[in-house]
Amino acid sequence: MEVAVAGQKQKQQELTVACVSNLSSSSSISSSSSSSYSPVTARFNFNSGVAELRFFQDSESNEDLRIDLRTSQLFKLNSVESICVCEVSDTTKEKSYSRGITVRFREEEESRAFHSAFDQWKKEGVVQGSCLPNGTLSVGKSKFDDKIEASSAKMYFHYYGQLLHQQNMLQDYVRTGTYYAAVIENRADFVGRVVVDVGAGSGILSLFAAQAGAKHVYAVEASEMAEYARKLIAGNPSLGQRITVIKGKVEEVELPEKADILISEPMGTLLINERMLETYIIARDRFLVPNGKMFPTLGRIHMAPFSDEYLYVEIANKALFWQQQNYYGVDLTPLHDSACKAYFSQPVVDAFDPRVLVAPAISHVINFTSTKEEDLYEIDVPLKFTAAANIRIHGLACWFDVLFNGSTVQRWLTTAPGAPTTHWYQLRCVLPQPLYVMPGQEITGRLHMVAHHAQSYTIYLTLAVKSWGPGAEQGGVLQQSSCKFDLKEPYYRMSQPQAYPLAQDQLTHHLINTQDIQIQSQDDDGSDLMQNPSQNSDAEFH
Ligand SMILES: C[S@@+](CC[C@H](N)C(=O)[O-])C[C@H]1O[C@@H](n2cnc3c(N)ncnc32)[C@H](O)[C@@H]1O
Repeated sequence: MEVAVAGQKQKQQELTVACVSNLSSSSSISSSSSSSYSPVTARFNFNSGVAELRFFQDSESNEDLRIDLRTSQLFKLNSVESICVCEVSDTTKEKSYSRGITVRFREEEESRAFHSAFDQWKKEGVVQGSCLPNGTLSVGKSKFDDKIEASSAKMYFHYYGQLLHQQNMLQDYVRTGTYYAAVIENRADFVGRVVVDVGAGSGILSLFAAQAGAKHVYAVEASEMAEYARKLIAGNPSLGQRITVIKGKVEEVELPEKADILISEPMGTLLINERMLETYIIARDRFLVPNGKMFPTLGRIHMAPFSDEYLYVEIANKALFWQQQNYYGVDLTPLHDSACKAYFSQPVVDAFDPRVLVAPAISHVINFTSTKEEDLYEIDVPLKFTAAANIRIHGLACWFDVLFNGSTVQRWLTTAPGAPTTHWYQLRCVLPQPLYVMPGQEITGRLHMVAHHAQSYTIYLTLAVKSWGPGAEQGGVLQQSSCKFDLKEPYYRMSQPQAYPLAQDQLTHHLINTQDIQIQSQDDDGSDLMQNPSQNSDAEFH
């Protein structure tokens, strides 16, 4: 039975099913019996703007099952049985867990109708939240939900909801210490100001901002870590009274006032992994006053070709397993090429010796104060280097830094090779086909990074070497090598002993010193800030 209610939009839909039972308990709402048959009503409707599914027998009864369609999925077990997995909160609303509900149908047609209604209500159940109190969650489907797969988001916030992972970041003293210095040394930017901490995690940056004299800090955090942040902040009452923790996504929460300054740590591997920079930009557009400050202010991705025979052989050797022709009587070689491809598609995360770089780095600037969110969906960087040695190039090495453009002090947080190691390390894209270069030879190419729904990027890298020497004009491109990488699936190679010489030679210094980097900016706004990176005091700090 469908119940169309007044108004242009259908506000309610009712269907019947045979039986509904809770997987985690033996309770069921109804089942058919030989004596009396009483089917269960499944009602789809909006409750306070949220699409909801309610199962009941007697509409007046309280003994019903209510399901929030936003967090539910329906799977077909067979033609007359399905399972609905949904998230429920406990009575204190502090913890949420998954619940499975089995739904049985009398016939296949009933199942089909139910699935169709479920899908439609789930899709259309994205409604504008009405008159939201300040600092609470909006119920509408947000920009975040539109572009990020639910399963990815669930794992992501589960990860950040755990103290051990927050501790890992807090124990990166290069990171946390640089944030602390950047905030405290720039008190002038915080005193008496309203601050929003974008993705507050444990609340550490909110506490730093309060220490620097902020009038009020709104700490927005989507994961369960928000509860821990509340606890930490309550335990530091002199600062905590000026901090409000808001649990929810930056894209969805409403705040009572605009911020004078945003503070955030949205950087992932290669700066862009996790796609949290987009959240930071959205926070700017939603919460920041015009010309408000952002800490950090801009980020740069640095890139240089590298030569590392050991790394290349290590990766190539991983696929050797698949060259066995008699593995318990089975020939594995048909999968060798696929294995090779898979291993080379993993960007390598480790801390490498900067002497592996074979040309001065170039940079791509992302100015957080002016970049549009959409600019981060696809990042295209033309590459052009001049080889410094006669050597084999195995791929492209990348790292990043961010600038805190404070009114008093400009501070850089760098993840450069040779600088004190951070939990981001550096990243290298290894090409399956190395390229030979001579000193002075030009290396060109393209680094094309395309965002995907699992909060990361697909990376397409091409490097090419032109003919060189007498008669080069006729030669054109001599060698070219390309590869596709998934930034979400890196090879963490940190077990290698990292023995760096304390004194780097002149070449290395030239290759990685941020002051020498020729900015190949696609964002002109960044260049001014780049004029004086002399306050780059990571070295000072450690
Ligand atoms: C890299 S951690 C930084 C945590 C903390 N600010 C710090 O510096 O230690 C990023 C945090 O942002 C949160 N986060 C990511 N995306 C978010 C979003 N869209 N809305 C709210 N919080 C988000 C994550 O759950 C995580 O706790």
